[in-house]
Amino acid sequence: MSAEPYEPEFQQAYNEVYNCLNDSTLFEKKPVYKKVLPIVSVPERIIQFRVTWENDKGEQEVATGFRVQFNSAKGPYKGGLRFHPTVNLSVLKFLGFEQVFKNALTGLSLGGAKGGLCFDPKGRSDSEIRRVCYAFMKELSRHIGQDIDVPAGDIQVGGREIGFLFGAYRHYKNSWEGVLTGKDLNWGGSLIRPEATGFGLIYYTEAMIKYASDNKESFAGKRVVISGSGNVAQYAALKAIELGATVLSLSDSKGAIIAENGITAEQIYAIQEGRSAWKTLEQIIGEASVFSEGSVKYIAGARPWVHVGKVDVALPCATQNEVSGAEAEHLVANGVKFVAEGSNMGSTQEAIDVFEAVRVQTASASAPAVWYAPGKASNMGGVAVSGLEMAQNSARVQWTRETVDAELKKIMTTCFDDCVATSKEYSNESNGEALPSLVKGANLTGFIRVADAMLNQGDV
Ligand SMILES: NC(=O)C1=CN([C@@H]2O[C@H](COP(=O)(O)OP(=O)(O)OC[C@H]3O[C@@H](n4cnc5c(N)ncnc54)[C@H](OP(=O)(O)O)[C@@H]3O)[C@@H](O)[C@H]2O)C=CC1
Ligand SMILES: N=C(CCC(=O)O)C(=O)O
Repeated sequence: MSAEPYEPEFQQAYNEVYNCLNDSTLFEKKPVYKKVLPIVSVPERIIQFRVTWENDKGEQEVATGFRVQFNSAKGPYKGGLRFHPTVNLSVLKFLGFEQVFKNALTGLSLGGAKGGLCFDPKGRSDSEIRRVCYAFMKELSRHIGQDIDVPAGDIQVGGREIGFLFGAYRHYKNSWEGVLTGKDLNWGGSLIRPEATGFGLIYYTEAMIKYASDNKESFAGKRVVISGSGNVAQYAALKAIELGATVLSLSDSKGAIIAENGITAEQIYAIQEGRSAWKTLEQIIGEASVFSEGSVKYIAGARPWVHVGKVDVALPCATQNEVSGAEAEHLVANGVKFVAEGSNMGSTQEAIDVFEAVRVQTASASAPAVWYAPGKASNMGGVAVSGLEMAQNSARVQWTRETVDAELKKIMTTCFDDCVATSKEYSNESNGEALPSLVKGANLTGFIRVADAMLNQGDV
C-alpha cells in the first residue's frame, strides 16, 4: 500500500499488520479476510481543525488539532489524545490504526480512534492549559459523544487536561455524559484508570514469564529496564517493584537515570511530583532528598537500554520507535528474555526482527529465549479500564478498586491466552519448539475480530 503523502509512522504500523497476516496461514485458511485489509487500513473519518488561544504572555497562538476516527465496527470510536510537538497526521493515523486492533483485543465493544494537538504544553501554566483545552474542545465537541467517540489521555494529556476538556464539553453541549475517560473519581472516573496501562503491562508480562517458565518463574528477582517516566512508566515500575523486581532505569526526553541496585517506590513518587511541575529527571534527582544518597546516576541524552548490565525484562514506556535494532541486539546480548511495550509501537521494525529471530531460532521453549509483546497487546490495560469506566458511567455506579483491578488482570491474561492460541492456530513456522509469536498472535486476533464485524455489517 502506498500512502500519499509520505506517512512513515503509519506505513510502519500498516506494514507490521500486513506482514503478520501474510506470514501466517490466515489467508490460506480464510481467503475472505484478504479483501478486508485494504478497507480497514483507511480511516472512516479524519477531522482536522484550527485551534487558537491566548498564551500566558497575552499573545495569540495557533495550532492544528486532529481526531482520526479510524473504525467503529466493534463500538464507538475510542482512543487517546496526544499533546506534543511531534503530533501530525502520520503519527495519529499510526496510533489510530494500532488502537483499532488493540481495542478489539480487550474483548470489549470499542472502536478505534486517536487525536491530538501539535503543541508543546511543557512549562505552560494551568491557566493556559485550560484555555488550550477549551479551544481544542470547542471544535472537537461537534464530533464526539458517549456513543460516538470517547477520547482519553496519552502523551502529555493527563488528569488535569481531561478535567478541562470534560468541563469544556459539558459547557458547550449542556450534557453530562461519559464522553471522556480518565476522569477524576469525584465526577465519574474509575478507580485504577491512572494505574491501568502500567499495571496491565506488568500483568501481561507476568503471563509471558509464567508461560515461558512452565509457571516456575515470576517477576520476583527479575532485573527490569524501563524507559519513560510518565504515567505508564511510573505505574509499571511501581507494580514491578511490588512483585519483587529490581527496576534499573527510567528516562525522559533529555536523558536516563540508572540505578544498579534498583529505583525505590519513594523515588518514583518524587518523580511523579516533580514532573507535575514540568521538572526534568535531571532536575528532580538533583533536588529531591530521596536521591541524595547518590545511588542513582543520570546520563544526559541517553536511552537506558545500553546502560544497564545484565537484564531480564525490557519495558519501553516512552514513545514510538524508542528501541533500535542495535539496542535490541545489545539487550539480547545482555540476557533479556522478555520485551513488552508500554508505549505504542515502541520498537522499530528492525528491533522486532531481532527479537523474533531469536525466538524462532530457539531449539525448545524451555531454552533461554527472547519473547516480544507488541504494545497493542501489552499496553492494552489503559483502554481496557477506560472501557470499564464507560460501563460504570452507563450504570451510574463506581466499582471498588479490587473489582476493577481483578477485571483488568483477567482482561490482560485472557488477551495473552488469545494471542498464544491464535499464533498457534495460524502458525506457518517449522520450529514447533519455538515460543508462539505474540506479535502475530496479537495482530491476527485483533484483525479477525474487526474483520468479522465489518463483514457482518456490510463495510466490506
Ligand atoms: N496514557 C495511556 O493511557 C496510555 C499510553 N500509552 C503509550 O505509552 C507511552 C507513554 O505515554 P504516557 O506515559 O501516558 O505519557 P506521559 O506524557 O505521561 O509520559 C511520556 C514519557 O515519555 C517521554 N517521551 C515522550 N515523547 C518522547 C520522545 N519523543 N523522546 C523521548 N522521550 C519521550 C516523556 O519525556 P518528557 O517528559 O521529557 O517529554 C515522558 O517521560 C506513549 O507511547 C503512549 O502512546 C499506551 C497505552 C495507554
Ligand atoms: N492512550 C491510550 C488510552 C486510550 C483510552 O484509554 O481510550 C492508548 O491506548 O494508547
